[in-house]
Amino acid sequence: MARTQRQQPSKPSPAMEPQAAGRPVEASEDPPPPTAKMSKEFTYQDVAEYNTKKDIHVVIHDKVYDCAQFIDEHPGGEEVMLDVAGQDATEAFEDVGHSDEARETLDRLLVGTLKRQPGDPAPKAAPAASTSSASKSDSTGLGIGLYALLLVGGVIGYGAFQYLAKQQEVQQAA
Ligand code: HEM
Repeated sequence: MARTQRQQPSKPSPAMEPQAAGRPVEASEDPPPPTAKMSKEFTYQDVAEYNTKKDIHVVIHDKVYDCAQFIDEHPGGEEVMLDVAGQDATEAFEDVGHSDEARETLDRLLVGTLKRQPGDPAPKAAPAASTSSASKSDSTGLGIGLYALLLVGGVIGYGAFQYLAKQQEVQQAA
């Protein structure tokens, strides 16, 4: 007998449609994977189109964020965000030293990932953790090296002074 029609699991749920509406051109037939918003890929050119207050996307650490709903709430003001609208805002975002709370807000705004293409500009700032710890340990290493050098120099100087003093004593005694 005829099978009763079931809901197609591959059909996008209405909740996802607003996301799909803003999509540039391609891939309208790809069913969105269940894992979400996050899976959409943007090129730099795609992101660059979202450069107005009402339609603003930014790239931070190769992820794409839709800040249209957030820009009015941004404690740092809308100006700074408009400065990086449609661009890579990694450096601007990290330079401010945003809090963990700010990073949690980012999670809410995530709409996809950046698909880097040959010829695209390199990321403005390398992922925070690894570089900063590397440079930190570098500078610590230099600091310790400097102290060690001063210490060794001091010890040698003191030894030389003692030696000369002894020599003089011997000469005077003779
Ligand atoms: C979508 C990306 C962004 C989010 C979610 C965000 C979120 C926040 C939050 C929650 C704060 C309050 C302080 C804190 O918790 O750290 C803040 C402050 C600030 N943000 Fe952002 N921000 C974003 C992008 C940017 C960008 C691109 C800039 C560019 C320079 C910027 C500049 C600032 C400044 C200057 C403050 C300090 C405001 C003050 O303390 O007076 N933010 N941001």
